[in-house]
Amino acid sequence: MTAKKASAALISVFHKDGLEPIVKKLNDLGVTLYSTGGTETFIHDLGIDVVPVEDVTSYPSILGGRVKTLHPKVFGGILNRQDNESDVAQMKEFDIPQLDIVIVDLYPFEKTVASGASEQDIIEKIDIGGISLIRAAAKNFKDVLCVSSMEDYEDFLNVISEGNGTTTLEDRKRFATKAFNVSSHYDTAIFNYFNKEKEETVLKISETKGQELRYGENPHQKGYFFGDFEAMFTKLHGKELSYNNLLDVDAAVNLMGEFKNDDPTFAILKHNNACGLATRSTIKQAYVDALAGDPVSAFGGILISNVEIDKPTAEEIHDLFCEVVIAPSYSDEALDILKGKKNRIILVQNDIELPETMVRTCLNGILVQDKDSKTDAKEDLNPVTDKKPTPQETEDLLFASKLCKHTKSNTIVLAKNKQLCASGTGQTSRVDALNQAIHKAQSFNFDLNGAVMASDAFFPFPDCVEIADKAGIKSVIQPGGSIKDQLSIDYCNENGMAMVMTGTRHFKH
Ligand SMILES: NC(=O)c1ncn([C@@H]2O[C@H](COP(=O)(O)O)[C@@H](O)[C@H]2O)c1NC=O
Repeated sequence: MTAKKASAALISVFHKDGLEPIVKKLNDLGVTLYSTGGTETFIHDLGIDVVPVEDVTSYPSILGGRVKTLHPKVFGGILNRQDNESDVAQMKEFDIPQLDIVIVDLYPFEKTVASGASEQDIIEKIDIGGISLIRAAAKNFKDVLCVSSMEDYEDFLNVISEGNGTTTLEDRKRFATKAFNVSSHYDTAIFNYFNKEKEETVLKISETKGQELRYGENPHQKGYFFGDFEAMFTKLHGKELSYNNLLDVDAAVNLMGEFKNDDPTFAILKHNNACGLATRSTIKQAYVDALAGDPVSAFGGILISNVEIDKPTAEEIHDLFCEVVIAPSYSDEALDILKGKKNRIILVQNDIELPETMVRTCLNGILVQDKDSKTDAKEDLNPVTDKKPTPQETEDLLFASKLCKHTKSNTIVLAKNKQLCASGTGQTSRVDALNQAIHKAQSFNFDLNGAVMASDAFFPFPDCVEIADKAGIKSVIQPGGSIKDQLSIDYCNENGMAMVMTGTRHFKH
């Protein structure tokens, strides 16, 4: 028989909110309630009969609550197999009460860590009894229903109400699955707290919020996102985000993070790379000049601003077909305009920290690395040529370098007056990247005279500076570090070019 009428429940929860309707329902259904300290007081104060767990164990809660439910009579009541004769006999022999429902809400370990509590407080928030109750009840799902978190109170209330006190095997197994999700996530959090210094070279990731996407990178691939999108963004409008949208949003947010404290800056991205970027005194002008970088690629792009989007900017954007718009805020009029296209996704980016590590699959495993958090600044620039960049060129070099860091390697970025002229992206040779950038800039009528060039990695030969020179580019930023650096420096000196080295490579594969 798979459906079971519940006759007794053990309730031991940290968060009491939301518990009242459950307790009342179980009481109405004639279920005997057993409970621990604070939970027992809570139930008692509701005027509902409850048996203290101490009456079962004949022990008080000891060691400051470290041991209260950890007792054979409690675990026997949960783990016994009701269809096993020997178990049934032992239940009688040792006078163990049958427990059909176990409701636990664990000590809030993760919240305690996040609050910056002391190590001692954190250790005390490692739940032992509760996690054991959860594991035991979930293991014995054939006979017991386990509610393992306050987040499942409502689901449980529906189940028990609809079944009029009876639970089905299907429900019990479903709740057991939730329970092992809770227990494994809890243990992962504890392990990661202990392994802060990475003494153990192992990787434990536990994401409890997941979402199936319409499909993966292409319609024939399945796709999922595991993470807390709502914590990062408030979605104001538009269709569901796709796998590719999410990757583009990630690229956009990481790029714009470089310009967080700068003048109004607008970026347009396609396939994870920027095809337009400009910093201006108004966000409208920044958008217009970003779009000028490549109005063709901008079609269907991802748009991101580092300041509020106002009405004049929204009016400009509205003419463009774009997938996603991201900004810290929107004026009411701007929002009304942008909402004029049904599918356009409009996101408000919340001001939260992003993870400092990056994770991706590799071969039959996973690669993890620190994010490239180094932003080249004025003090990092080492002028290596006779000619030094002008102050305007220096600004442009730093602007181009920020973008270089967020563009697929090999890349060359050409910029002028804090506007992206063009970049070569994801090329197998640096020369190809430069030629692509020059060709593209010229096709959109950019005058490269006085433009600057940024390279994500060193020049192994002087060919790039020579090609750049012939296109009118007079200032270069690159990490340096090639054994043939001097050849590029010599070329610059002989041709009146300025070059600075940063010492930091910014590959992005
Ligand atoms: N020590 C034990 O035997 C034990 N049994 C249950 N707990 C936890 O105690 C909390 C409830 O305690 P109270 O009912 O006293 O407020 C729950 O979060 C539950 O997970 C325990 N506490 C920690 O391990």
